Amino acid sequence: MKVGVVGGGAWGTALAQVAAQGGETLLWSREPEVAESIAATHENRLFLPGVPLSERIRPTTDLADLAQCDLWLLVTPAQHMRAVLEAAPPCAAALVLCSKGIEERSGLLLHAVARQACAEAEVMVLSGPTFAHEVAAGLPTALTLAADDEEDAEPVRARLARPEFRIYLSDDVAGAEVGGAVKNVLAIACGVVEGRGLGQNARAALIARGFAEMTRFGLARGARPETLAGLSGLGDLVLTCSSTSSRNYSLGKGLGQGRPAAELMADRRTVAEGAFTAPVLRRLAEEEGIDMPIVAAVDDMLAGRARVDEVLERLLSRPHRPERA
Ligand SMILES: NC(=O)c1ccc[n+]([C@@H]2O[C@H](COP(=O)([O-])OP(=O)(O)OC[C@H]3O[C@@H](n4cnc5c(N)ncnc54)[C@H](O)[C@@H]3O)[C@@H](O)[C@H]2O)c1
Ligand SMILES: O=P(O)(O)OC[C@H](O)CO
Repeated sequence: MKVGVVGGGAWGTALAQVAAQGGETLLWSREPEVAESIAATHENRLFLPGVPLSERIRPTTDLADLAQCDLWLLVTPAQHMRAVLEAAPPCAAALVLCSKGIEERSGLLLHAVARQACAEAEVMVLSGPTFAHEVAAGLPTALTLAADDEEDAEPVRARLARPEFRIYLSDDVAGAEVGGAVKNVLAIACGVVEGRGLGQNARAALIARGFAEMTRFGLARGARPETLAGLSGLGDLVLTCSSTSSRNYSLGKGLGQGRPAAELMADRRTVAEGAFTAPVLRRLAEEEGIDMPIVAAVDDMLAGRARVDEVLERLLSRPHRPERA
């Protein structure tokens, strides 16, 4: 199976590094300087500096080159995935979505976007607690690969898995996707807690009550509870809510320190998906009557509609109710 990675950011580059252990791997990047840097020095100086890359990674900026590949790993930011697929040659038989988010204008999870753009392809989701720099360094990592039919996913698992890159199969595609999309928003909230100095108890409470929000939204999308409690849900939530290695957590930390969202967003070249998922997730939750107060609080802080202390007071003065609700 020849692998083509679509997106030369940190995660696409780390995945290309994994795939290259099994044979030549194409890496499409939007930025010519990424392809030039990899071709000249075997390093992605823009998005994954300091990591020596395999000589089996073949960089390109021409989407047409993907026609040579039978397995595509899609790693563009969520809001750009549809446009990239529409500009690409006819889709490979197997598409693996590795991005995390919800398309803002349609409100669709990415597997639904991919199925609209590539009606003939088998669409799978690869997700879990995976900081790119750790994967690229060969540190142990476990993640979920979900396909409607697990048998279709097995050859993909066999092609990508390594002892230190451990892939568990699932047939819960929506469940595997919801966790990654929602945890990015919750990580912003946890970053705010650190930035504002609210303490470790508050962070743990946000993780647990955030997981309740993720579960409510996931169940409404047909996700299974055990998927949400697994690597792609709770596992990724814990990772991303724990460290400034997360771009979403760092963004939240800046908000907690009182910096305006617009200034924080203008400063970055890398993507903090939670900032784009928060408004659409809040909209969907409100339309469907799903209670997601932490997500609404993050959305209000990002949009500049409420200050940190205002959302804190709002969350702490909510009516008391049973934990299970
Ligand atoms: N970095 C990680 O550790 C990690 C891990 C798992 C999943 N992800 C997910 O992978 C996806 C990509 O993140 P990343 O970390 O590789 O990116 P990145 O933040 O390192 O780089 C930004 C990427 O966005 C691309 N981009 C910007 N504007 C674009 C446009 N108009 N069209 C197409 N592409 C555009 C850039 O080319 C670059 O590849 C995100 O959904 C992210 O949540 C990231
Ligand atoms: O840096 P973040 O916040 O985009 O998180 C990266 C990965 O999604 C962690 O699994």
